[in-house]
Amino acid sequence: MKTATAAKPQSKKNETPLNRQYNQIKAKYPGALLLFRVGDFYETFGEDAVRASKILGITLTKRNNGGSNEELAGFPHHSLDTHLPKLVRAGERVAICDQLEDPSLAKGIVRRGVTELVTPGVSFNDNVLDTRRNNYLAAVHFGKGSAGHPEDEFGVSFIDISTGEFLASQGNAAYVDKLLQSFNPSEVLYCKRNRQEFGALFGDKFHTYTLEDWAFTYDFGYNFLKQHFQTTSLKGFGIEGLPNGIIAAGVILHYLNETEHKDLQHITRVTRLEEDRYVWLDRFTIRNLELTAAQQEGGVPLIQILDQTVTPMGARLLRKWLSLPLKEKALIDERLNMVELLTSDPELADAMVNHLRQIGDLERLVSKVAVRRINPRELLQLKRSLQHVLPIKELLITALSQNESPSLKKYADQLNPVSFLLDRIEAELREDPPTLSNQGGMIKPGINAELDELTSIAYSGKDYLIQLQEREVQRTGISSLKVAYNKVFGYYLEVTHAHKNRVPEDWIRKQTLVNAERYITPELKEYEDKILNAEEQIFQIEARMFNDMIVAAGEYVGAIQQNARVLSVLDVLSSFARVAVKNNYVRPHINESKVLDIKDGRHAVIEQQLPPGESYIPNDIYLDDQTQQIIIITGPNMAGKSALLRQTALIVLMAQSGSFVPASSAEIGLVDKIFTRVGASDNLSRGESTFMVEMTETASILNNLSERSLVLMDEIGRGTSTYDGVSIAWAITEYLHNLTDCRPKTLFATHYHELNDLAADNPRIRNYNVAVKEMGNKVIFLRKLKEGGSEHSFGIHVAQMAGMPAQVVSRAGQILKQLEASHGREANKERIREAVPAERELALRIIEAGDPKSEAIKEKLRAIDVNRLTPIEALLKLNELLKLAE
Ligand SMILES: Nc1ncnc2c1ncn2[C@@H]1O[C@H](COP(=O)(O)OP(=O)(O)OP(=O)(O)O)[C@@H](O)[C@H]1O
Repeated sequence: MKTATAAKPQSKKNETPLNRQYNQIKAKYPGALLLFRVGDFYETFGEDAVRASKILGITLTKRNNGGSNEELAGFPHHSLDTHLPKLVRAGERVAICDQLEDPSLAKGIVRRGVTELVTPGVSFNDNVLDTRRNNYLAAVHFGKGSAGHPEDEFGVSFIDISTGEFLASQGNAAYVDKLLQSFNPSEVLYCKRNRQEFGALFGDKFHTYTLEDWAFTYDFGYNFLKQHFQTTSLKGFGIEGLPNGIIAAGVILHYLNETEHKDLQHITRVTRLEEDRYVWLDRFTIRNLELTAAQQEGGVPLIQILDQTVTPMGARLLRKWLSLPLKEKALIDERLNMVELLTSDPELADAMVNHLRQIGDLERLVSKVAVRRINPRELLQLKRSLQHVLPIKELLITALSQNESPSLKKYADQLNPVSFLLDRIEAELREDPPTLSNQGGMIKPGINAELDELTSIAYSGKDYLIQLQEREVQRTGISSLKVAYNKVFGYYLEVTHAHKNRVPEDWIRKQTLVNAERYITPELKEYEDKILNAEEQIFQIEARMFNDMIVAAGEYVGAIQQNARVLSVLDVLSSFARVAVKNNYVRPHINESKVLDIKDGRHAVIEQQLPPGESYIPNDIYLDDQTQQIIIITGPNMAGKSALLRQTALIVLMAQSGSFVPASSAEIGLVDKIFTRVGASDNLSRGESTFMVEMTETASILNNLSERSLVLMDEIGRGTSTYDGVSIAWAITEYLHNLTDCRPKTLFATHYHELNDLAADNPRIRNYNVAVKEMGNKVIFLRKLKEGGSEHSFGIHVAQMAGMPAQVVSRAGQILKQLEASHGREANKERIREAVPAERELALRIIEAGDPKSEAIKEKLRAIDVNRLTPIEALLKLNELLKLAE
């Protein structure tokens, strides 16, 4: 966790007015690195200077400041754009202190003030932002549980001020943790008093900033939000019932205000992030399935395979969709329908992507319009992006004439070509505007008569002077006469002494040189004023007109934001379509059943990574809640067990995100939670997990199951001794099978073939193995999933393949034989079977074959017609049976 430390104010001894001003400003922004504008430089002092010089690689000097040697480091103001991102990326909060008045007009010391506090989570700067990722600022509020929910409830809120997205939610610590993992904010705010808990619950990888208690109150947050949105309540946003979420969202707005980000007109709504709309993926699953980030350097996450988006906003949306797969069939189908339409109509898909390619980051451009930070070149870019909205709308409408798709209609309706605004920008803004708006060169000719006249004066001034010179040569007959310019007199006419008696009366003499005289005329002076003023006026008029254009564009912020949303959806969907065609995916069929039936499933990432010539071996997976709820997959190391588990989860996730899937067919009964656990030893090398953690996390799975859960257990139990491991794995599997209220679909990969015996007594547990072929004492991986258990784990073969000395391999073989003989499979089977669960033991004792009492009980039991029994009768019968048993 990085928390910036405050640099000490400069020494008070012999304080100059500039020192005093610096100290006052510095004190207002504790924890921030202050860039203090002095003339053409941004200066840093003291500890700030030490940090800045280290991060930026700029020279650290010392100056004598009232007796103490104080550090100093600075850079020219025009390098701000290159230096600022480096500071922010290093986790610094940077207060930019500018001169607030023209130094030449200042009386005494120039007024200065902080114009922006740039922090990792709050930036509009293109150099700080990564275009393909959102830059979220988050706030977490540690709330207390209520009567109905004794568990602590947390409020959480996210904002990306570069795009205008603002979200709020609340839930338990695991939920907030999951969101923090998925959204990966650049900065997290929380209350000072929760310092210890924050790290313990959410880890220390985030840049954080703590705020005082008082900001974390309901009334404060509620009122702040109401005031921002200019509403009387928050009901319209659907967050009224989220008191902790409101507190977190309020803290975010408060923080933006404190960091001088007051232009937030583009934050037009706060959206409730609904916990129950998305598939629950816990932190471990997100990491283990490598959806958006690889676990190891050089690894390939799923998103890298699926991301063929052509706009930055599409790339950001895809990241979100993969982290938040849907649970609602209608919404998933809406996405899949569109992907299907695009895969079946390549012409439409191509035309659409060609337009999308030209659109760029409309979402961030429109945010800049809203906060009036857009520069002329970006406004031109905005126009060029928006010019593609109408053609895309038309494409959708044409497609609609051949295909009655409600999604096509919805997207077509939502796209707004904003023609009025486009026409205006088209008419007024030049095609080659500069980046700065205060130096003219932005507005086309023919729009403003005054501007045109001034431009012609400024730029045709030279011609005019040449004409004037020629006219005066004609009038006076002095052929050597010339018009010239200097700073003292401005424009003047120069004549050599030889011709001075031919100078007309109306010329005014200004200066006598050794061999020439200089004159001015009223006409020349009048023109000079015009030329010199013209440029100044041009800058002013153009700046005003540019500003008017931004104000006009500001009226369309809502419409453009909506365009950006629709276009990013279309971008992701057409990316899904292209990937589906390229990688040979099929449309999954989503339904409300509890069946998962994947034919020829493949691992979307591994299949792309195989060396040339090798192809991925597809496998079928069938799971349901009636006949095959749990599959125990055995097979040697390296056989492909983990790959099979992960590919199943990836296929479900891709499908519920709206993507086609790598399989020949896939029927997917909606899944609402995916849990993954990988045995401790797999993680030990990364220093992340111990057996204890594995068990805690497995416990949390068992306590949070639902009837639509998909559970993947990879080598659970292997972090401890074999007997402990088998026993725990056995008990967990039995538990999953015997739950009374739900039957979570489970894939259990294990080396313990003892677990194969579970299938005998538990009807919904099935054994499969990933086939290998033994050739002599070598193993060939067939990677095919076959029904049935497996006899050995081939660990020794793998050791041999890995180049273990022959002596070790053969000795291991001998020991294995001995162990199998003494504690072998058959012996274990007996022992496990002997360990009958306590409840069953009792039941068996009551009903023992041959015992007359038991026979009588059986008789009574058989006579009961369960379908006709009322609850009271059942109780009476039970009482009767109990009496018999006693
Ligand atoms: N179906 C497949 N087709 C082609 N290659 C595969 C397939 N499944 C797995 N592989 C390859 O085999 C490697 C090992 O697979 P995986 O890690 O799934 O084995 P495992 O059985 O889980 O091994 P261990 O028990 O040692 O963890 C993978 O990295 C992949 O390259």
